[in-house]
Amino acid sequence: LSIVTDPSTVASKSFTHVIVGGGTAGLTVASRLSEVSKNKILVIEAGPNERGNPTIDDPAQETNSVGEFGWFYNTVPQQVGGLVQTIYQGEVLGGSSAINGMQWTRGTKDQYDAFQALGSPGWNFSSLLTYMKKSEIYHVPNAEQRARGATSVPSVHGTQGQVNVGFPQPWGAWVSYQSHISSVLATFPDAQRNPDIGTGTPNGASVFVYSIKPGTSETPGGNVRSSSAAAYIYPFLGTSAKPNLTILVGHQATTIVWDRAAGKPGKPKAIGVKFAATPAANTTIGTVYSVVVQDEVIVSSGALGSPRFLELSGIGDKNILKKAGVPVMVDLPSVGTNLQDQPLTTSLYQIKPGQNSSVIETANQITEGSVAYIELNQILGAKGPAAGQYLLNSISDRAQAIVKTGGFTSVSGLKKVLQYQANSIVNEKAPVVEYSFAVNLINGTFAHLVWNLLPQVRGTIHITSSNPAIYPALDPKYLTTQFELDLHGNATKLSRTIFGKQPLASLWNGEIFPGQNLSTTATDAQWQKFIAATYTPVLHPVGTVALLPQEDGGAVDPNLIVYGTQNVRVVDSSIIPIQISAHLSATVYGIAERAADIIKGVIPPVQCD
Ligand SMILES: Cc1cc2nc3c(=O)[nH]c(=O)nc-3n(C[C@H](O)[C@H](O)[C@H](O)COP(=O)(O)OP(=O)(O)OC[C@H]3O[C@@H](n4cnc5c(N)ncnc54)[C@H](O)[C@@H]3O)c2cc1C
Repeated sequence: LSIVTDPSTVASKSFTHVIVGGGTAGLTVASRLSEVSKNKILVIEAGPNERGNPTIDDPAQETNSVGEFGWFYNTVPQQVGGLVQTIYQGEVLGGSSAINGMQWTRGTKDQYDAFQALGSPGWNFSSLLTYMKKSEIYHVPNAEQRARGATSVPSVHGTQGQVNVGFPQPWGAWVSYQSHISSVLATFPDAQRNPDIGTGTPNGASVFVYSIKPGTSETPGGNVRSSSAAAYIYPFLGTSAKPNLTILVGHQATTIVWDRAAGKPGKPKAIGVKFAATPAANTTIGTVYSVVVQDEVIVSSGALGSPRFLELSGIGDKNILKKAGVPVMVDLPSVGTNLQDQPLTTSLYQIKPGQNSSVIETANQITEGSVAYIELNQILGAKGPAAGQYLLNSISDRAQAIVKTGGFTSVSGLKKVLQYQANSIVNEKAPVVEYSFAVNLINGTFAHLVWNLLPQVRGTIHITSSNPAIYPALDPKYLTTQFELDLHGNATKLSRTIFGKQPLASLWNGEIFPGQNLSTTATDAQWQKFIAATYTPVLHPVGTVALLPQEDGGAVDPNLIVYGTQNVRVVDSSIIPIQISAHLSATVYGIAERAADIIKGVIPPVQCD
């Protein structure tokens, strides 16, 4: 296993598999494919290798890592609020798993079953749970952690995998986290304390478990982030393991090299990948190198990076490609559509001074510590059933409106998706709002991060130039339906109710935000105006190269092969067809583990032709 920075070490050489992006999914796939000795794998990663950098390893430094190692994807000015928003994504070995909040959660069973129900055999909760477990080294909470509120259902976790998952040790501020959970349950009387948010039923309130290696007597410094690099790559560095795996860092793959004539007629074959030193944003690229691909290209550049790379390589809507000056290889208009990120509003409260480390801690702190996953009727109360009926009854109108804006390519396909999603929300009680509670995210405060989990709109990301250094045009269309504004307005208002309930109420002594912006008698319209002016992205984009049948608006088949190509696969968060009620990394690892077994032939391919 080698990690190299000099392009000449790999240029013009031949590899069985070239993986574009050494992030969460890319390194998982790379590590697993390298278990087959006849494979010769190259990963091309745009960001640097930051092994041992405390900004990444120390969970307390999470917010710094985002600023230092992030792609900054700016949106077009958003229709709601008028602002340009920035969606950060990891640009470093390990990708977003190296800069994320480390919260380790899973969606509802029904949301994973959607993959199969919407036309992709083999992708369901049961099969994904097997692979989510395969990725984990789960540390069952010890007596001290249990005393501080940690609970778990060990049967839904794996212990033989690669990613360390556990509760912090040391672990401060647990009184605050438990108080938050109690106040959530006092606000929503039919919500439950959830013993483990990874069972397929995340509903209710719980403390977070994290992708960290908890501190032990051997690591007295405390908790260490377990990124995909730390989990799947670094343990093998400096050993004789995985001699067939090379990782080139600091280089951006620019395009696929194609052979139209090779192999199956009408389906171009990828025979190489071009790359260059990662350029500064919106400049130009320098010397371009290439490598030869024998078997396949695996695109794992993330939900914003993968559609961008595919379009630069000539896979996408022919009109968009022509306008950007990119020769069309495969006219596949679904690439870069179906984007779903979530909008977030933060409330802030001043912690009463003089508290000890069970309430507020400054060292070893992972700030977000407890979470609530709340259902539609719990947020909307008496207005819930009508809102549910609206979702179920407006499917055709909504599908047509979204397709008109370019957010999806097939009205009939989107109707199936929206039908599934509405049923999931109304009848299967999928959580629609997350409350994530943080201590000291901003010094001396409690922060409540409130977000809509399941967008009803679909956004877009498309290139505007053939220059790989130019960022694409990005439009997530946050909150552009009245349903979502109502939901988010109510959810944010209820954040204040939660903080007003005991025991949390006695731990703070001033509401900083919304504070004076909104009186206790503020109307729904005033709340909505407030969130429109203050929301920010959650940074959980999915769906831009969706796992769906092609005629229904999909871009990859059940083997994750891009439609119309012979040997280009996408493995990462972009294939998730519908947003889930969860943070994404645990799911992305499961997808990548399963994809690796498909590529290895352990799972027989689904016949698609
Ligand atoms: C700040 C932040 C906080 C988050 N918090 C949480 C959390 O607490 N819990 C959770 O579960 N999820 C969280 N997420 C989401 C989760 O981490 C991501 O959804 C997930 O890691 C995405 O995995 P991926 O493999 O799709 O993409 P990534 O992990 O982003 O990997 C893509 C990789 O491809 C590289 N790349 C892109 N284009 C190219 C190119 N052309 N050539 C070469 N390399 C390229 C990138 O540099 C990157 O390394 C967070 C995300 C962010 C950004």
